[in-house]
Amino acid sequence: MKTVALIDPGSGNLASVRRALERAADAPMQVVLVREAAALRGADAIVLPGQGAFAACRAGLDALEGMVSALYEHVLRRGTPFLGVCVGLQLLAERGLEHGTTPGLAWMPGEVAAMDPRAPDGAPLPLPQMGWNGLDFTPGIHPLLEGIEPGDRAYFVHSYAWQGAEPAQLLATTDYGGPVPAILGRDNIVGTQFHVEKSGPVGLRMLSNFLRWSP
Ligand SMILES: NC(=O)CC[C@H](N)C(=O)O
Repeated sequence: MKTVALIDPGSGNLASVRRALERAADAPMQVVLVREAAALRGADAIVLPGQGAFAACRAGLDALEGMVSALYEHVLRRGTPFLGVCVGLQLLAERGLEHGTTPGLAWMPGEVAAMDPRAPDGAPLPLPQMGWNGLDFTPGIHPLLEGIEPGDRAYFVHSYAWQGAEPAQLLATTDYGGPVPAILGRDNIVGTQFHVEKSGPVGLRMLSNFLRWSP
């Protein structure tokens, strides 16, 4: 049976991510809530959720002793499939600029900065971007998107977004006053800016794709 380690950085939304993973699984699987670095050993996949402010999520992760280096060991060195959700994706940037500058894990180039979305007439669009929005991507670009069509919608809640992504790592965008990064990834690492666990059948399909992924 597959074991999925769901890291608890103390920011909430764990229960909904857990439920969605359990619903998405098409083979027997156990989701283990992880607060101890040693518990990553033996995980077939690792999920890092995050909600709220960048700095608070980073502090929550740092409060789990040895977790950042265990993530480095399992994800970057051993290649365990990894999914970051919302701030769990944002934390992979070099830094976050929400209420001051906070270092990220720097697994992919870029920083997480305040959005400034504008309508065509220059009027500001509301923040956070809150609600369903379509995904733009090249079909076949990534196994996470198998069975998903460009234009399928996911559920977003955010005021900050990734900037300066390496083009090859930007797997999908959404349009909110211009293209906004929606999915980034490289190698065995992928993350969604949107709440994949709240994105209905589209989100469940992505989660089951993730659980079947062997990068
Ligand atoms: N959805 C949230 O919890 C917000 C995430 C992050 N603070 C952002 O605004 O981008």
